[in-house]
Amino acid sequence: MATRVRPSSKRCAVIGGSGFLGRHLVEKLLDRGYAVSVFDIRQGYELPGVSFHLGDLCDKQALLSALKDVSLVFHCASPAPASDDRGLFEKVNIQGTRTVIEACIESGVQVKLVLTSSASVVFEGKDIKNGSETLPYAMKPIDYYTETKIQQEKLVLKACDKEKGFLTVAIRPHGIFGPRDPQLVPILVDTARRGKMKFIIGDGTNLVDFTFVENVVHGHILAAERLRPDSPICGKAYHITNDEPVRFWDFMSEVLVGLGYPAPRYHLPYILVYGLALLLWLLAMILRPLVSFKPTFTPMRVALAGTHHYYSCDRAKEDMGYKPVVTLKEGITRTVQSYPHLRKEA
Ligand SMILES: NC(=O)C1=CN([C@@H]2O[C@H](COP(=O)(O)OP(=O)(O)OC[C@H]3O[C@@H](n4cnc5c(N)ncnc54)[C@H](OP(=O)(O)O)[C@@H]3O)[C@@H](O)[C@H]2O)C=CC1
Ligand SMILES: CC(C)=CCC[C@@H](C)[C@H]1CC[C@H]2C3=C(CC[C@]12C)[C@@]1(C)CCC(=O)C[C@@H]1CC3
Repeated sequence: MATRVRPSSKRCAVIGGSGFLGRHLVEKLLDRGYAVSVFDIRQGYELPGVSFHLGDLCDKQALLSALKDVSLVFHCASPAPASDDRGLFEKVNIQGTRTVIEACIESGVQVKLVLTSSASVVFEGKDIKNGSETLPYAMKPIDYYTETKIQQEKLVLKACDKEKGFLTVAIRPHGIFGPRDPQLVPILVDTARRGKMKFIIGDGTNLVDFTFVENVVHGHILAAERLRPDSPICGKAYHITNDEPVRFWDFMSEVLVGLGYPAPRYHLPYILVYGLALLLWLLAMILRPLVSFKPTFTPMRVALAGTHHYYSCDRAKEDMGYKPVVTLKEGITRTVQSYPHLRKEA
């Protein structure tokens, strides 16, 4: 591991730094000589060079104390998409992001804010092939999570003000995976263990982006270090992917087989599965006051599993010199090795 030097001029804050992406970002920032203040509602770990500030990002006073002496802020906090809680998404992703912007502006003369957005802000459940950042925001977002990620990105990009010395940029990753990911691999394995990973939705040829977490981190750090008043990236959004679109079902199969589970084999028509998922979702909503059940195959997951959704990262290559640092194959190998406890027992 590289030696960790911490000049005080390189202090930054990571809001959501206890989470999956946040922690990988913190580790890389430490390697690059930054001192890091993490702001989160929970403390996920301890590391030398990291100070933790616990609180809700909707609380400006709590944020202000974490942003003291900080001129670079990463905002990668969000409720988990699976929570499906409209009120919570609105509170954290919209009101909370307004508070983050106000706190950044109040905390210093020159502050840079790097937001973790999502490529899903343009996804409506229909095919996107090599989509660029010129695509319009989704008019009909697939869920509340995406709806509030759109509002959040708009707020952050609009707040960019070179005269006031407040510079912003949004990174749009897609399908992040890697060691310690709490959703993709664990949900996949849980579904396989319950015997529900036998079917391929659609013909299985749909291409998607899965992005290894270290590439996402690399995109964030490049953006932060290139964010200057004279740079073309101010106030813009950037797709960060592995630049290797893969068949959704090949990716899933490789992870499953790597962990000792059989790959899905039987095909089901997309429209049939989507219709069933929609029915189940409606039923779950209607019955919510009486019984609580969470269907595995939500309409959102079926749409993601059965359509093309991959994005061009040419803009990031041109404006920030972005290039993935870990290939998809290497990323899958490292991910599979990192989950010994999820392997199928012989
Ligand atoms: N994972 C993916 O595939 C993708 C993720 N993204 C975006 O990347 C970012 C990071 O995602 P990921 O690392 O997967 O998510 P995680 O849930 O692992 O991390 C988010 C962190 O933010 C914390 N948090 C939630 N609400 C608040 C709050 N009100 N105040 C302070 N902290 C809070 C969470 O705490 P707790 O765990 O207790 O809720 C968690 O520690 C998010 O913005 C997400 O939208 C974008 C594209 C794809
Ligand atoms: C069909 C099935 C049960 C697949 C299991 C894997 C899924 C849990 C993932 C496949 C694509 C993933 C994905 C996200 C979450 C996890 C998956 C649905 C996001 C919705 C996470 C947040 C984003 O911003 C976009 C992601 C797109 C891909």
